Amino acid sequence: MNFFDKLIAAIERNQSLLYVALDPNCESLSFNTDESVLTVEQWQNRLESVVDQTVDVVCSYKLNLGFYQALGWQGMQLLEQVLQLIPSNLPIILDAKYSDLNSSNIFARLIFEQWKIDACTVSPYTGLDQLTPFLVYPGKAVFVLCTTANPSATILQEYPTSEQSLYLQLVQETQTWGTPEQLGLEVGMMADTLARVRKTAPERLILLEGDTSEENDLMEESELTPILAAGLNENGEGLLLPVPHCLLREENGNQAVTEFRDRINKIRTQDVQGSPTCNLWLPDICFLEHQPHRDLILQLYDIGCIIFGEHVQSSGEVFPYYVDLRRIISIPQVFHQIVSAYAEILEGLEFDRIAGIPYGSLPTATGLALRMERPMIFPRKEVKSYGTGRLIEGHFQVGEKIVVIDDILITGNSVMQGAEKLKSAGLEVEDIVVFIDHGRGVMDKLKKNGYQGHTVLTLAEISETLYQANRISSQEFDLFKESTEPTLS
Ligand SMILES: O=C(O)c1cc(=O)[nH]c(=O)n1[C@@H]1O[C@H](COP(=O)(O)O)[C@@H](O)[C@H]1O
Repeated sequence: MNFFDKLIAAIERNQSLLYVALDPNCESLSFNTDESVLTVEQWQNRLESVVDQTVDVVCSYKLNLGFYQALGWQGMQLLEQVLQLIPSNLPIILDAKYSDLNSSNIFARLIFEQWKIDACTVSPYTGLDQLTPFLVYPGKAVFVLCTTANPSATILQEYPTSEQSLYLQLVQETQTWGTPEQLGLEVGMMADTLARVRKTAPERLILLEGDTSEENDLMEESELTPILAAGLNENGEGLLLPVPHCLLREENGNQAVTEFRDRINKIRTQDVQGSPTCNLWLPDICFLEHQPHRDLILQLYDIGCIIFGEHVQSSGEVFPYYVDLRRIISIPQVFHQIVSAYAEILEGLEFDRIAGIPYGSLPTATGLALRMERPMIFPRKEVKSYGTGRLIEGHFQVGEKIVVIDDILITGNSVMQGAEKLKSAGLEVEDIVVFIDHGRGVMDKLKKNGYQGHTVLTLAEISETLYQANRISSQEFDLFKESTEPTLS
């Protein structure tokens, strides 16, 4: 099971957003000062008892590599033993803050393949190139270090100003580095910074981190409530909090952690019940009407595929926005998801070849042809007066059935012109698959012309999702609404 699904299942099963920092750290986990120098065997017993106390009340464990490294080669053995103590249905996060020009590849292989760790904290300063070795592992995740609460870090994190700070630019930049299932954010325990990160990235999972005393401060209502208000998403989720270590030193650690978990859940419930986006309540769990492509829609917006301002359309009309799906080719993670979404539709259709409408849909059609191992052709936009002078590029047999791929349907004219070219060469075209149906009755128009249209998304779904996620204002939402009303015949 991948990291994200394992985490969500554990959160639901144990009704908990808590993780335990499971480290051979004298300051946090030894019972008294006499025990401050424990042997590796004693540490193993101590960490095993922490797992036993918490296994049914937390959603994950976080291991800080530094504490294990500090014990030398025996520490590495301890780490491997501790990994075995954690049940396989609870995800493990390795806190390594890793990323290095030469060794990211081998480090990612060690932790994900050999140690079977589910997620790792990473440092963003070497850029996307050095995070890619972590991101290419299917089902694994990274948490990018954004902020810490160290006072001396403020001068860097909040450069040049606290409102337009470096860490917020980092949060924005990482929106295109990976999906919310693949990439979360690591944030220090400061309610104001946490709130800014949450506002900038409503869909991202946040790993809250602090030192032992900051963790213990969470026991105070006056610390806990603002942190939850700042870091939870609109569903009262999306935040992983550390178990304060003082609870693990209590005689009945399980009861102490359970009570703390219940306090958090009570605050979550109060916060979310006030939210108008929650449609249905069952005990402890809020079910939203989930838009299956929500994360993809938010990423499309974040990478600039939806632009506001007056734009002339191919039909000559002027809309107050433009949807530019051509950008997706430059962001492989998003492009990959888009091809998958088209493929889901194509899997239910019968066809001999895939045709893309130039130019915007040629990369997508190529991606689909490779993914589905089906041949591709395309109708030329303009016929060359030299060379072969072909109207259709690629090989085909007369009478074959073609599924046509396009990016967005507005009037439907460009896709139908492309389909007519294919038909004039003796091919059969019935199915047209697009990523966005602008609305306005264009699907009916296709039907009247003998085509069956299929779409991944409608513009109405996109605008609704962006509005719910606070990406667009109510005025921008209304602009979409007005221009998607049915007008075509
Ligand atoms: O030019 C457009 O009308 C247009 C507007 C827009 O917001 N996004 C967009 O991609 N387009 C282009 O318009 C084509 C579809 O327009 P119709 O032929 O009117 O359906 C798309 O394939 C794009 O080339």
